[in-house]
Amino acid sequence: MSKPGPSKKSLKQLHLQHHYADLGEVFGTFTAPTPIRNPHIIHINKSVMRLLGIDPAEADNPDWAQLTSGNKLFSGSKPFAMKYTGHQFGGYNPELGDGRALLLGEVENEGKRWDLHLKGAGKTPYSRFGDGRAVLRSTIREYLAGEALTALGIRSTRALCIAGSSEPVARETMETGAALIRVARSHIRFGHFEYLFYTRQLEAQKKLVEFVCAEFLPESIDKPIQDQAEALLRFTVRRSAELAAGWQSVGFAHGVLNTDNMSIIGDTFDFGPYGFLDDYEPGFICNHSDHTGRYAFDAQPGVVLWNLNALAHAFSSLLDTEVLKDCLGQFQPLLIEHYAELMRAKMGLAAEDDGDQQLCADLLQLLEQGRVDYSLFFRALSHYSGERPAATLESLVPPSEHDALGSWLRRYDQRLQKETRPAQDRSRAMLATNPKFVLRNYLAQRVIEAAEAGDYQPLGILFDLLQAPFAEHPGFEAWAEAPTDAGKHLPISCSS
Ligand SMILES: Nc1ncnc2c1ncn2[C@@H]1O[C@H](COP(=O)(O)OP(=O)(O)OP(=O)(O)O)[C@@H](O)[C@H]1O
Repeated sequence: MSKPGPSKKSLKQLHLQHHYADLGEVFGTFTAPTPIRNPHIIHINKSVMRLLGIDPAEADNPDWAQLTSGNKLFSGSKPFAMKYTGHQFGGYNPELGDGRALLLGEVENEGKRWDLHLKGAGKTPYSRFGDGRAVLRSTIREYLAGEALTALGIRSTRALCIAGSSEPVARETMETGAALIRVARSHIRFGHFEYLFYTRQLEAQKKLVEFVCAEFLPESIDKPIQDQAEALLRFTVRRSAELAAGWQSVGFAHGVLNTDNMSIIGDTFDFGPYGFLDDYEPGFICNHSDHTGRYAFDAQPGVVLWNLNALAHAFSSLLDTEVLKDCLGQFQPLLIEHYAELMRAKMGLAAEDDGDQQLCADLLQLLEQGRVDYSLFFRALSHYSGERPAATLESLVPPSEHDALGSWLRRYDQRLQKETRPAQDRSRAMLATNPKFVLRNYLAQRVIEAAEAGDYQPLGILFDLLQAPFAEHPGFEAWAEAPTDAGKHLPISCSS
């Protein structure tokens, strides 16, 4: 008997569930979206449609514009604003919650449940002074970043589609209003647990632990609540360590690592003023409101651990201090192990050797001193072979660092001799690890400006490149080229 193929539902057949919203009124408020004016679809993500079991042929269905703008609801949808709190820049803020987004419901496909979350859906009880809206610029940035990270193998929320509108939205300047449907296996943040802890709602907190465990740690569901809470905390610590290691390895700076932006399942969550490194600059601060560098690139692992401490504190109603400490103690070894593994892969080292971490640290120091482009260097290293001259690598490094590069390459050559994998296979593996295309800020800015002028084609081109970042795409190299060095370092706008 042949296996049934993947599900291909039409939009009409898509029926949303609402396990989260049904947990009770403590967890949020049912809220109807406020539709945006004259909506039109700007881009739709066929990969995410497949993930949800929707037939990609449905991409042309005119209903998408209505569904993404809140004018129409998916079958079964019961839009719900989730309540959470969180630590922002180190201070506790009890007033948070979905202020401009709504959990529309959940889609089940191939045994997995996916949340659909409409961002830019209008005011909710948690909007405070906000207008409940999202703008095209930040919506496109979120849409692209989720895809870029996913393609690089880093856990992230993604988006199903973006709708534009004729509605102006006031930020630092007047901008174009837009909305996006975010898709993730869970929208539960560290801040969900902090909210229940600080408002002393212990029974609800237990319910939330059980809810997450039932979905992600099914082996723990028959166990006592303390065991479930411990399993969940260990799971989040592990996932967060993997996430931080992943960001550091690809040169991604999140920019606003508040605990309300930390996913309990370790997805990259909430894309604001993020940035991918151009030159290797460990202290890179992509968020211009981050005056102390709290969320600088090289501060990320430490701040993720800080956030895990805040989460562990919220779990202190369920777990003893010793258990909490033990869970948090897992973070650093997991981070180091995972980062070392990812960097070995970037250097093309299949086997493990004692000197690898030092070799990597010395390379990073060289890249920092020479202000060398991080992604270009590793891509060029993927083509390097000891027998061929290192001309491409030299062209990326300033003359002042050529001697240092030469001596590093001699050590690298010696290290490669210990590898049993043929050079060709190593190069192939490195080219599938070190991307040809990363989401540089000037690229995002270029497609945003085109979209703001009504041209969505560049967005489509960049989207396709980011979904396949390891391929060469020869026709698009010139398109993706930085116009000038100054253009490469465009400032990142912070308001969203
Ligand atoms: N324009 C707005 N109107 C109402 N609330 C807003 C607005 N912008 C942000 N908020 C709320 O302020 C808080 C912090 O915002 P932040 O920018 O971190 O999140 P976000 O991008 O709005 O949403 P998410 O974290 O779901 O991606 C959140 O509670 C958010 O809902």
